[in-house]
Amino acid sequence: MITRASSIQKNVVDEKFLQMEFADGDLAGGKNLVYESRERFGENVRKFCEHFVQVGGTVLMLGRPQAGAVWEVVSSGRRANDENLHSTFDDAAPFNDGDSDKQSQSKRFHIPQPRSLLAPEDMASHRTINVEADNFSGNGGKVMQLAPGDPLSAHASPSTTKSIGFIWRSLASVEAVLAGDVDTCRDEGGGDTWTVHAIPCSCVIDTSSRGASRSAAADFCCSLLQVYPSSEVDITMESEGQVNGTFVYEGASAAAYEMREKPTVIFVLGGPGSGKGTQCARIVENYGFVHLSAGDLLRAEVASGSEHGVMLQNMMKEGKIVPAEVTVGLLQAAMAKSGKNKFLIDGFPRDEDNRLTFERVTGIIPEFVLFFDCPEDVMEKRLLNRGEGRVDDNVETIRKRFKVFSCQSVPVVDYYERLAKVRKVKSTYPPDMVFTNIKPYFTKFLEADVLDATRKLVKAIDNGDSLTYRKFVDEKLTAYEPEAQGHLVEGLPFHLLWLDTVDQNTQEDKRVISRICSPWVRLLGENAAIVGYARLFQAAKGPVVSTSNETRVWERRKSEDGAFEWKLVHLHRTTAPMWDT
Ligand SMILES: Nc1ncnc2c1ncn2[C@@H]1O[C@H](COP(=O)(O)OP(=O)(O)OP(=O)(O)O)[C@@H](O)[C@H]1O
Ligand SMILES: Nc1ccn([C@H]2C[C@H](O)[C@@H](COP(=O)(O)O)O2)c(=O)n1
Repeated sequence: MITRASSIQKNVVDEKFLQMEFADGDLAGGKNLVYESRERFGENVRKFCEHFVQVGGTVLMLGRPQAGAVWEVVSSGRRANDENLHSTFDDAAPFNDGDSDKQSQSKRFHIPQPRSLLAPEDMASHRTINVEADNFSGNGGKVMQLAPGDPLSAHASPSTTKSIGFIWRSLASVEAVLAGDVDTCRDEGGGDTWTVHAIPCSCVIDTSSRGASRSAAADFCCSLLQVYPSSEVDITMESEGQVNGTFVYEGASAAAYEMREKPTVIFVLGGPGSGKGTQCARIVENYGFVHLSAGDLLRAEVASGSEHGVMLQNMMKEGKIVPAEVTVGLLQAAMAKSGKNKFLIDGFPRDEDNRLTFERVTGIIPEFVLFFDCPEDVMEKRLLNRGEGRVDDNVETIRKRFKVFSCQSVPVVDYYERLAKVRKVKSTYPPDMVFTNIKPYFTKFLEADVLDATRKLVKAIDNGDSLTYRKFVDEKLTAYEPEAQGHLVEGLPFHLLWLDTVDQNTQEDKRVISRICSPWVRLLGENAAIVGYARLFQAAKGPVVSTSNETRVWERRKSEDGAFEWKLVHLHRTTAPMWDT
């Protein structure tokens, strides 16, 4: 059943939403809800949790307690050892160390039936969460038992890293269990103490706000959604209203993954003429970022004859920083208009007010700040030679701009320095050399892109979507996969047959989704990469889960429109999915 959360708008969980969606006891009986949020929020979520529990739901919050919220822990969990791991599954434990038949058991097991995880009677007695103490400092190595009403902050250190450690490990445990990987499970579980698939929560709230913690949490949610059959997971939602209500059905993991797609922002700072715009153009070309120059946006605003135009023009002529609300408004509009999610914001934040306003309005924290270090005499010469006819490229204004930069912008750089977010590059060298020095900071985006391409490709395969599949795959793809019985397969027809077959069989019992587990990426220079992972197949028929290891070799090329794209050139797959047995 899919519950429509249509009233979810900006800052979702308002009174109206609670009344409309849940007053009818819709959620009684252990419906699952995954709630991810990037934003700080307080009262609304507290109310929501209370309500959710009243109607019989259970909630697991991911992330750290945020200021202003009373974090009532209404989560569920229980420790798992081999014994209850075994009982979690219908008839085949995913692994059993002493079992000679371990191999075959690890390859195929039934999806746990939700009721064996979440019996109604369990709900009442298990509204506590067991968290390995070493993820929260100061608990003397004991497992914490948090009861409903306990403020998490009373027990946990407010360190995101620590609490997120729990999520990371949980995620890895889920994957390890599903993949039948005993060793990883042991490692990730910190011995064989606990594992997450025994958490019978019906609601996951992720309050982690950014970066690795956020993607870890999103992955965690994906994993939970994979573990729980779709009928048990009704809604995912997200607090900012950008994603709004997302309905979770068999594509649960995809939905959770989508939610992770939040803008990545890199601030580009440096004195006037340090070469920000010049380097941004290269970064855009190579790494697919959208370049937003605060100065360009302001100049365009002036040129458009807007009501603030004269004021903006006068301030810029004086080298002054314009009111933050104006600049942030322009940036926000440009980000939304682009429809993209990776931005280089150039010449911003110019002062503390810029920084604070941006954070408050967008809730976005930059991935890092790229800072160009250049002496004033070099910058001055460059600006005087720029020849773009800017009103502020004259000696008098340039010097004022230098002053504003050192008095107002440098403190912002210092602020980010304290957060270890500044990536400093000397920009006195020729442009190509400066760019060479920038590249290492962007390697991780190449890795993310190729992984993203892999996920999209796998999704296309699951959906029998041959159009998307072809977009990602080279016509001369070579492959070793079990279906080819040890022969090297060349070209697409062999693979397209499987896609077409899936396409024709979209009846319920043929549905298959797969998830990439424990992926790794190895870049071979800038234009080639190997991606490896365990692929977890979940077939509705059965229901059955099986796994396979895949290695995909990708090449990065320029497409016709000049943008770089990743193309799959080789594939190796170990075992074929086994839902027919
Ligand atoms: N590494 C470099 N070596 C020599 N000249 C450069 C270098 N980088 C940029 N320039 C030149 O210096 C001038 C200023 O560069 P650019 O516009 O990129 O600076 P900016 O930091 O964006 O300036 P502003 O803050 O005023 O917008 C341009 O004419 C550009 O061609
Ligand atoms: N965050 C910003 C960015 C720019 N401005 C104004 C003041 C600058 O002197 C002018 C030109 O910017 P540049 O193209 O050199 O980045 O635009 C601002 O007030 N606030």
